[in-house]
Amino acid sequence: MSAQIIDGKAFAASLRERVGAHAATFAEKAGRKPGLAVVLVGEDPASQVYVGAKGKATLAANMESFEHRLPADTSQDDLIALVEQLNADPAVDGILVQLPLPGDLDEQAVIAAIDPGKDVDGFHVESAGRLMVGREGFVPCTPLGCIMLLQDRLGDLSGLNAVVIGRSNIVGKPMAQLLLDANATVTIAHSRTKDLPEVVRRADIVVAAVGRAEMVKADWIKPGATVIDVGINRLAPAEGEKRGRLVGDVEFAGVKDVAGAITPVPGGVGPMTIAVLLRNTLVAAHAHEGLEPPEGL
Ligand SMILES: NC(=O)C1=CN([C@@H]2O[C@H](COP(=O)(O)OP(=O)(O)OC[C@H]3O[C@@H](n4cnc5c(N)ncnc54)[C@H](OP(=O)(O)O)[C@@H]3O)[C@@H](O)[C@H]2O)C=CC1
Ligand SMILES: Nc1nc(=O)c2c([nH]1)NC[C@@H]1CN(c3ccc(C(=O)N[C@@H](CCC(=O)O)C(=O)O)cc3)C=[N+]21
Repeated sequence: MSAQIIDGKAFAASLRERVGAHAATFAEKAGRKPGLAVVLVGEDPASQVYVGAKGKATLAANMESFEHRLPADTSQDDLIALVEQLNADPAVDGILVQLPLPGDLDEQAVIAAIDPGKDVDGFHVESAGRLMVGREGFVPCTPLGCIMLLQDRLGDLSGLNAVVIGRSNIVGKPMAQLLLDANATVTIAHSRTKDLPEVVRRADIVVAAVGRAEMVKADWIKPGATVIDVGINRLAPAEGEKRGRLVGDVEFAGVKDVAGAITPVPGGVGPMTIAVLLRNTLVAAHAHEGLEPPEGL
């Protein structure tokens, strides 16, 4: 039996379509478009690709995109001054500072400077705290995208065993909280977990957010399980290749014969992240104008 391939790219395209339609309605009411500011410090090639993709998707969804590209030697004070300028700018509804930051820049301090009402990444401690205690707030884009894919496929997640591999603040921890909120029984595994394959074998839902190419193997997967692969790993180029292939944290070729459903890399979680970022920006814009939040997103 071969797993159903969860088409994150198509799901994301449909979400961006709905966000774009809402954004057009918003512009009629508010007399301006929703605005997303993206700050990129330094010249990391992968980050440049992501920031370019975000800018394009923002414009295509009837939103304003403000890109700020700063040199790698930007000081902490200058970066925070830019964030404060964006906080004060009424045309800016959402602020994303691309991570990781180069050099000695203090990521936590920069995120803390973002107005929580514009924290469309959901990385501010205020957003993290709201998620933890079940109050409304911005949820990090990648885990929110994953839970949308899971609920679309499985419906009610009540009582299902979910194993999240990885405990970062931007993926693993918020992912586990969202699964818990959906009444799954949640295990968080990490680099100190004993007998990870055995832990993963109990899972009806596996979310892999590790950053290790093809680590999760076919014999770790309970037959029929739903596998969400968050990992984005660039392999070294093979003979004759200019760039290495992009692979996830899951050995797709083997796991797809055991799982019930699986997200591919590319074309799975990655596109959802950008679509949810636009969704969060749209929600922020409505709040800033005192409008009711958009429905059906
Ligand atoms: N698709 C998308 O939109 C996005 C994709 N990503 C990708 O997701 C992956 C994870 O990202 P992120 O959460 O930021 O990564 P981090 O490096 O911050 O966290 C990785 C986690 O994996 C755990 N880990 C490392 N090695 C092992 C191991 N051998 N066994 C079990 N657990 C292990 C670490 O454990 P410990 O805490 O013990 O060190 C840590 O909790 C990366 O590939 C990243 O590129 C990230 C964000 C968005
Ligand atoms: N403040 C901040 N917020 C982020 O959300 C954030 C960040 N920093 N830093 C880096 C990570 C990574 N990330 C991805 C977004 C889209 C794809 C994506 O669209 N991937 C495509 C492939 C892209 C390609 O071909 O390179 C796919 O999986 O199909 C991947 C990864 C957001 N991140």
